[in-house]
Amino acid sequence: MDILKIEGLKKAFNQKTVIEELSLEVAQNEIYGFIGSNGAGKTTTMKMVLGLLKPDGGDIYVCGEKVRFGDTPTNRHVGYLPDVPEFYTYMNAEEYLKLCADITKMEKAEQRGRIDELLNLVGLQGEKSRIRNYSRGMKQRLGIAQALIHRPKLLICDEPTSALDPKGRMEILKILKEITKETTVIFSTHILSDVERICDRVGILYDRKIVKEIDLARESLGEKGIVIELDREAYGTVAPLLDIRHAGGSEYTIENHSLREIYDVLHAHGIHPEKIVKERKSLEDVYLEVTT
Ligand SMILES: Nc1ncnc2c1ncn2[C@@H]1O[C@H](COP(=O)(O)OP(=O)(O)OP(=O)(O)O)[C@@H](O)[C@H]1O
Repeated sequence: MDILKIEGLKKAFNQKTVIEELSLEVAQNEIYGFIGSNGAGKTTTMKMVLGLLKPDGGDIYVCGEKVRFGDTPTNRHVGYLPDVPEFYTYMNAEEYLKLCADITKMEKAEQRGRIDELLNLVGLQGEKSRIRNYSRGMKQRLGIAQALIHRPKLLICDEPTSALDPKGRMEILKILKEITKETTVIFSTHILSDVERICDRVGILYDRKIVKEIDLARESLGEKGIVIELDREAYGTVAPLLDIRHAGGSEYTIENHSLREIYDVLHAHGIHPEKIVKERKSLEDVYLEVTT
């Protein structure tokens, strides 16, 4: 069963359509990257999944149950991490998670074990300082622990790594990857390298709908061209014969020619490049192709 299913979603604000015919499915234990530029409608979509915004059309199902605006029993299956989570900053992590456990009406007997488990997961075990003294990365990790307190089947993260330095980002990505044994994750971002690092599938939101979905585990993104390192003289020789462009430094990219054709030209002119490799497309290349 799909943990999240969205069918033909529509949303407009003041007659401006932001989402139109958006459909996607996220299967159990997947990490789904939801990518799109600023203002593409990622947060709007997530708020509709959480039942916090009323769609103008379409249906959303979480664990097979229909999401209804303003009446949100489906949220018992969902954990949510906003881009900048808010806390009672005079508390420490343990006190804060205890408060969250109380709010979810977790049995006292279960609380101790669950809080320890989550503090370990997010690397905040034994951290006694007040949340107000936390770095952004620590706050984001505590945000994940808070979102997972009730063992949700689906974790929705809105740009969880956008405000973090590379180390903080890696820590969050590692945690997200780890929790997919128990939890399905959908996260929005415009940091495409984060998506490439941990996602199973990715959906590109553009022009109000998902314009491309990629199964990163199974599909190759394709080849971009052939990268070759040449000195200026060699470049001068091959430039009139091959479709070649400068890539930076002494590297050039050749498109529209097979490796065989390139070798023939190089051989005919006695050119022996230091490097010649097939270059794969990055997610950024594909993203730019489908959004411009
Ligand atoms: N309550 C609202 N009233 C009017 N317009 C809104 C409202 N909420 C969002 N919008 C508009 O809807 C569009 C999509 O916004 P949204 O915040 O969903 O984009 P996003 O993809 O999450 O962007 P970002 O990456 O910048 O967070 C934007 O043009 C935004 O201005």
